Parts: sequence; C-alpha cells; structure tokens
Amino acid sequence: MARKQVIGNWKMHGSIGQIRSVLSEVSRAELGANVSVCVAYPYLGLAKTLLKDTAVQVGAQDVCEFHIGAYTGEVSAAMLADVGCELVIVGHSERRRYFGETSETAARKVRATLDAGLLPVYCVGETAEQRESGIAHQVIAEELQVLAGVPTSLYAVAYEPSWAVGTGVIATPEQIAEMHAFIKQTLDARTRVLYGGSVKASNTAQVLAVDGVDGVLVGGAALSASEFLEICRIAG
Ligand SMILES: O=C[C@H](O)COP(=O)(O)O
Repeated sequence: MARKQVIGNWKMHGSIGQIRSVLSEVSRAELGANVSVCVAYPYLGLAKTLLKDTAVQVGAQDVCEFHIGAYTGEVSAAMLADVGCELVIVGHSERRRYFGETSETAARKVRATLDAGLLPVYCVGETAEQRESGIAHQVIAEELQVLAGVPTSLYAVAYEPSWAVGTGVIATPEQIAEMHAFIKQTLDARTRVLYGGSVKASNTAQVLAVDGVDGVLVGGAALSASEFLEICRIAG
C-alpha cells in the first residue's frame, strides 16, 4: 500500500503536559511528512518546538477569514504561517454545527489559507438526517463549490459524515468508497481525499484499503501516542 496521509486533530483537548508527552513520543517515531498534528492555537509553538527535528507537519484547526485588522479573538493565516504551520483544517463539521460556519465563510477561509501559502484541508460531510432523506450528494456538492477554480494540488478534502464524528460509528467501506468517488468526480480525479469519523488503530487498515481513500483525519484516537503512532505505522 502506498504511503497515506494522517492528520491528527486534537480539537479543544490537551495541555502543555499532555501535548509534550504525546508529541515527544511522536518526535521519536521517525515519521514522514505524510503525518500532521493540528493542536489548539496556544500549543502550536510548543508542537513546532517538539517536532522541529522531524518531518511531521503542524497545522491549525481553524483560521480567520480576514487577512489583518481589528478582529478581536481571531488568528490570521499569516500568523499561522509565521509560527510555522503548514496546513489548516477549514469548514470542520463542528465549526459548522456549533459556530454557524457556512460554506461561504469557509470559502473565504480557504482563500486566506491559500494566500498565506498554507494547505487548506477542507471538510465536507452530511448529517444523518441528510443521508436518510437522500440529499447527501447534494449537500456535499454544494459544500465543494467552495473549491471551484482552485487547483487541486493546493488543497485536500476530508470527507467526514457528521454522524461518524466522535460517535464510534464509522462509515462502511461501501459508503466511504462511494462518497470519495463522488468527490473526486465532482472536483478532479487527482484530488487528495481523506476520510474522518471514528477512525482508530483497529479500523485504519480497513479504511485505508478503500478505493479513493488517500488518508485519514483522526480526532479522538490522536490523543493517545500509542494509538496515533499505530495509525501512522499502518499508513506507511
Ligand atoms: O477531525 C477529526 C474528525 O472530526 C474525526 O473525529 P473522531 O476521530 O473523534 O471521530
């Protein structure tokens, strides 16, 4: 199996002690640039320091849609680049669900991320209700419009059905294959598409074996060094 991408999304978890403990282990594992960790803003500098002698990339979980100015509480893409980030998760389902983020906002965040020379990892996915009512493809096609006109080499897409995020219920290989094929058909066959939603070490091999899966976006399982390193080992 060719080497696949692994992105760990720590979400709003962690502390100096916990991040130091997990990323110190990650730094000793001789991982490649196919592995990234996205920690909360206050810990980005710490993550960069701990991983400085490795190829592992550090990313943010969100970014401001504006470039600079009086936007209290926000963090710009240029600031993320300045502290050494290489990628940014944009449009995560938790941003959409809890903070009212729309695809229009996400489109501006993708643009801001690209302008700073960083890789946007743009998240799409349907809710359980949308899948049950047969509109999952329509929802995802609308979310993908954000990427219209952007060269496919400049971004990655993460397919994360929100019913699988943090629930322990992973999408079936058939559901994953079908939606990844749809995303590549809608954008470009060369688009890197990652799967996210209840990925753990015990199901990683099965997910990565699915046609059209170029990597995984891992939430909860990234908080444990042993679990995350096992996922990275399986990814190659
Ligand atoms: O960004 C990561 C995804 O939301 C998946 O989270 P999870 O692995 O905890 O289900």
